[in-house]
Amino acid sequence: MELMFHSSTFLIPAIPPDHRPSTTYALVVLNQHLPKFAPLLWKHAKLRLCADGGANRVYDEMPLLLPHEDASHVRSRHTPDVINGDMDSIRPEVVDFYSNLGTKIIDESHDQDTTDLHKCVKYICDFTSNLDKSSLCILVAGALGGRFDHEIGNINVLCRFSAVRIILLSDDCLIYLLPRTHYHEINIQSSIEGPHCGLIPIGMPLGSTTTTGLEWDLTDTEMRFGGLISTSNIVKAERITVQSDSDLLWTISIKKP
Ligand SMILES: Nc1ncnc2c1ncn2[C@@H]1O[C@H](COP(=O)(O)OP(=O)(O)OP(=O)(O)O)[C@@H](O)[C@H]1O
Ligand SMILES: Cc1ncc(C[n+]2csc(CCO)c2C)c(N)n1
Repeated sequence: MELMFHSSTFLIPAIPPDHRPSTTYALVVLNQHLPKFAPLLWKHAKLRLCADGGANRVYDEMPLLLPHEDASHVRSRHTPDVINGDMDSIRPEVVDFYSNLGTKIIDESHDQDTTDLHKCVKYICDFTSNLDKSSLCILVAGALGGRFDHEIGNINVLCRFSAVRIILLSDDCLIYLLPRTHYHEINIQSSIEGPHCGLIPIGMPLGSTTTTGLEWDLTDTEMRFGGLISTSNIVKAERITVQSDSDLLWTISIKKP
């Protein structure tokens, strides 16, 4: 089985040149308060999308996160490549503003069975060649800490696109899927994340999980909703390893600046 390596270097302001990851980041902004590090994610991303009302957030809140710069300059510097969704939340003046600056507007109001995040992830996958998909990582800003149906819908996108690296982010924590197809090594960026973490079985019971580097490590342990799941765990090492016979969610706290 292959090793899959994970590291939250996208939260580090200046990645040292010799540590520059080969990862290509795409950013999706959802319709929730922008996390404080949104300008940093924007800078790291090669492709930037807003899911419907997420465009209002970039328009309204990006200038608030960069208060020492001229607001209209901040707005025009942070122009999304694409706005995709069912367009029931974006304000008309925001559509006009970004379409005049060249943003591609995709109205998928005919589809009321998939979420705006799903539509954005599908767009990115269709846009990326199979070769590039291996280095693709989709960062999703504003995915957690709001309406519970939206949060679960966002987690479901991790499961529906389990072959794609997708990271859900809020100001407080991040979540991603550890597919059962790989061994996992998680490199902890201790200046910006941890120590609180969790490993959560999603969708199906887990026969066996084994970890290293946690205060409460698992050793061939069975986890299931309604039984044992690992919450309020603590990272104890810079390198965490996880091996499981089923898909797992990994979550870790993000430190306040
Ligand atoms: N409170 C929230 N918590 C978590 N994610 C959210 C929240 N609000 C919106 N989102 C995410 O942002 C995306 C775009 O939000 P938007 O409000 O435009 O969606 P929507 O489809 O109009 O939602 P609804 O009609 O159910 O209110 C959603 O698909 C969802 O992924
Ligand atoms: C069983 C079922 N439950 C809810 C919805 C509603 N829904 C799900 S995604 C979406 C689009 C949101 O932008 C909407 C309206 C549905 N279609 N099917």
